[in-house]
Amino acid sequence: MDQVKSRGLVLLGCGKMGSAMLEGWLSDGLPTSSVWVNDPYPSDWLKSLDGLNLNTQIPENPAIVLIAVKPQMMARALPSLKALGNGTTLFLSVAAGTPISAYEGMLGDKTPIIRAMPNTPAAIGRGITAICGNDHAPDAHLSLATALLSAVGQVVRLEGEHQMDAVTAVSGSGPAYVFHLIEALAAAGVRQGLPEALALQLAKATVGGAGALAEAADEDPAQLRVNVTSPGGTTAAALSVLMDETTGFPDLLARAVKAAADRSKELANG
Ligand SMILES: NC(=O)c1ccc[n+]([C@@H]2O[C@H](COP(=O)([O-])OP(=O)(O)OC[C@H]3O[C@@H](n4cnc5c(N)ncnc54)[C@H](OP(=O)(O)O)[C@@H]3O)[C@@H](O)[C@H]2O)c1
Ligand code: PRO
Repeated sequence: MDQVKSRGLVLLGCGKMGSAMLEGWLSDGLPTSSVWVNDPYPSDWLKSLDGLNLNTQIPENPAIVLIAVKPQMMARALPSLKALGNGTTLFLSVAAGTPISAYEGMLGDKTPIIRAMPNTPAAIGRGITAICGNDHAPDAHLSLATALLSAVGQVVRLEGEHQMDAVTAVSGSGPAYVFHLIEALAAAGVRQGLPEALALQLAKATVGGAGALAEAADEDPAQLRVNVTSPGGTTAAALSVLMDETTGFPDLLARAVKAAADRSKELANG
């Protein structure tokens, strides 16, 4: 992390994901003066950060360039950084779909590149990021990326890039599924007569608490589910709907995750 502080971190694109990660790094102690953000329409939050290098000349040899533009913008955004390719600057891309070979093509095939898939709970240090690198990103680079990303949550190393579409579909997009679960649970509570604010409070605390318990407990999620389910009780009545083989969660989520993974593959093909 000393390297990042002294040589600098450049963010190419700083929308929802870039900002979530930057928020986590700043609250972990990274000084704004070590960060260069290149984004044509920076948010008010970015503009409010004292000492941040916003849309100014980037350093000659930054430790890391974080690529956080949409995959569709890549071909337009990346050529501006070509001079840093084939050097010691590590390119860390969080873009869905875009394969390592595409960066090698745009930046030079000796460029150290790590592909990462984070998620937005990074903003509160509770993200999870999966990473894999090319042959020019040796262990030192993987360690540097791991150190940086650990500041915003857990980090897992993948066996290879072939796992990235599935990871994107599970943990990259996953927070959106969970937020939708909260919305749907609250709406269902309202249909049962609860006021909206109370239903939302109950739904958020239930999902947050259950997620924390699932991470902290020694028992697996299946046993934790059983622990809630009194024989012949209310949970069993609900689970008979949710666990239905054809209309329940397992099939619905399998189809949703497949749709996301398929889209990730499509993005890889431009
Ligand atoms: N959001 C997530 O949960 C999540 C999770 C994992 C990975 N990702 C990946 O993260 C990347 C960004 O996603 P996002 O959701 O953060 O999208 P986003 O909010 O649209 O952020 C992208 C940012 O890049 C800016 N930009 C566009 N063209 C640029 C250029 N030429 N140079 C510099 N900046 C440019 C955009 O500005 P304008 O808005 O003005 O166009 C925007 O601020 C994507 O590749 C996505 O696959 C996102
Ligand atoms: N957000 C990005 C998308 O929706 C990638 C994972 C989460 O494409």
